[in-house]
Amino acid sequence: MRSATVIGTGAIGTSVALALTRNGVAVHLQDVNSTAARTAEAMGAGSLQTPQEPVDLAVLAVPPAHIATELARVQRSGLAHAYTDVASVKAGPHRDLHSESADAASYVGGHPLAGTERSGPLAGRADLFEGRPWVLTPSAHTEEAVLNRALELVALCAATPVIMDATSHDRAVALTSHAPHLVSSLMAARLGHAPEASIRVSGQGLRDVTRIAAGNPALWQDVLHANAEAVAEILDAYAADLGLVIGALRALASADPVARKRAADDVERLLEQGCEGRARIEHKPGTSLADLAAVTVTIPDQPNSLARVFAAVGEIGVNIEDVRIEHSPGQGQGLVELLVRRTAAPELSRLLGAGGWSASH
Ligand SMILES: NC(=O)c1ccc[n+]([C@@H]2O[C@H](COP(=O)([O-])OP(=O)(O)OC[C@H]3O[C@@H](n4cnc5c(N)ncnc54)[C@H](O)[C@@H]3O)[C@@H](O)[C@H]2O)c1
Ligand SMILES: O=C(O)C(=O)C[C@]1(C(=O)O)C=C[C@@H](O)C=C1
Repeated sequence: MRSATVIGTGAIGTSVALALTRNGVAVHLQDVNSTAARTAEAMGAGSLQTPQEPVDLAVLAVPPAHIATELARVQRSGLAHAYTDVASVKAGPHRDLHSESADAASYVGGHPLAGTERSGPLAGRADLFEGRPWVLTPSAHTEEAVLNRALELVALCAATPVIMDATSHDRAVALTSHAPHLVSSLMAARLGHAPEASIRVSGQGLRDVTRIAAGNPALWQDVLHANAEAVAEILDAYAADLGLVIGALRALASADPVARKRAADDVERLLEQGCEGRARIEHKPGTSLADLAAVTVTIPDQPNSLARVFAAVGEIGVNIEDVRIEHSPGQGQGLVELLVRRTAAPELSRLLGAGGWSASH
């Protein structure tokens, strides 16, 4: 791919543009918000100049409800040879192609399963999609060359392509993305009127559970509107489990030992099912959470501490599969949780300890 235009230079569009630019593609940027477009340009994501000839690929990174209209508009102007998008829902935009008289042959739907709760170009990162699934939803009309061009985009962003039909995609992400967003929002909403004394004793667990609740409400409203039925189905099942666990928690205080035992079993089963479900989210091909163990290192709040601990792990020769940091500004020290292969954890912990770090696993 030699040239591309990204339409919508928010968090995702700017990330795509940065990844393509880094790979030597000449990227052109468009946004209805000129500040967003200028910011993306200043970040090195591409140029605001109109391309002189059709680009190889146009990537629409605007909210889902605008995809079909924007697609028809840019197709009419002959902007590109091939078109794709990154919207979080696929069946709606596919359906709207017809009413907007968009050309289905030169378009393939797309959705990278990577993102951020932040909006706008400043949240863009060239490495956002690395190692993440990127769904492509070719229709019966999509030309092979167009699908191939989108596959090239996925490869340049270092993501992993997954081909699905639009409806199966929407059903799948109802479970893996859209319902989780609402669950996070529901929990975060409990905090709105909570006493300050309770908020003050929040740790990393609450931050993990509520991070995505900070996402742009307008964008999520659009996404949920387009996938409402499938999300409602997941939440129906969730509500049934929730009812069960609430009943069990109340029964734990019951005077009846049989009811107490049954309730304890119900709670235990649910917690175990949670661990099993969580273990199914693979970190990278061939590595599930069950294969990983955490080594926790205390780091002082001093310049270069994180870099030094990473360098120490590198010298020991252990690969860090994932990392979590628990730290608040003003705290004298932080905790870094290094997720490494389970088999490597004891030795890593020992060697870090020998090197002067306070480490445990
Ligand atoms: N945020 C995520 O985590 C995430 C992840 C994967 C995919 N997506 C999808 O990516 C798309 C963009 O999301 P985002 O998070 O980057 O949002 P964002 O709010 O950061 O950016 C959207 C940008 O689109 C621009 N825009 C809106 N309408 C436009 C139009 N008609 N023409 C040109 N520009 C227009 C806005 O001005 C804004 O700059 C959405 O379809 C979303 O569903 C989001
Ligand atoms: O990591 C996040 O912030 C996200 O919410 C990203 C996330 C998700 O994983 O659910 C959200 C919506 C997108 O369509 C794709 C990815």
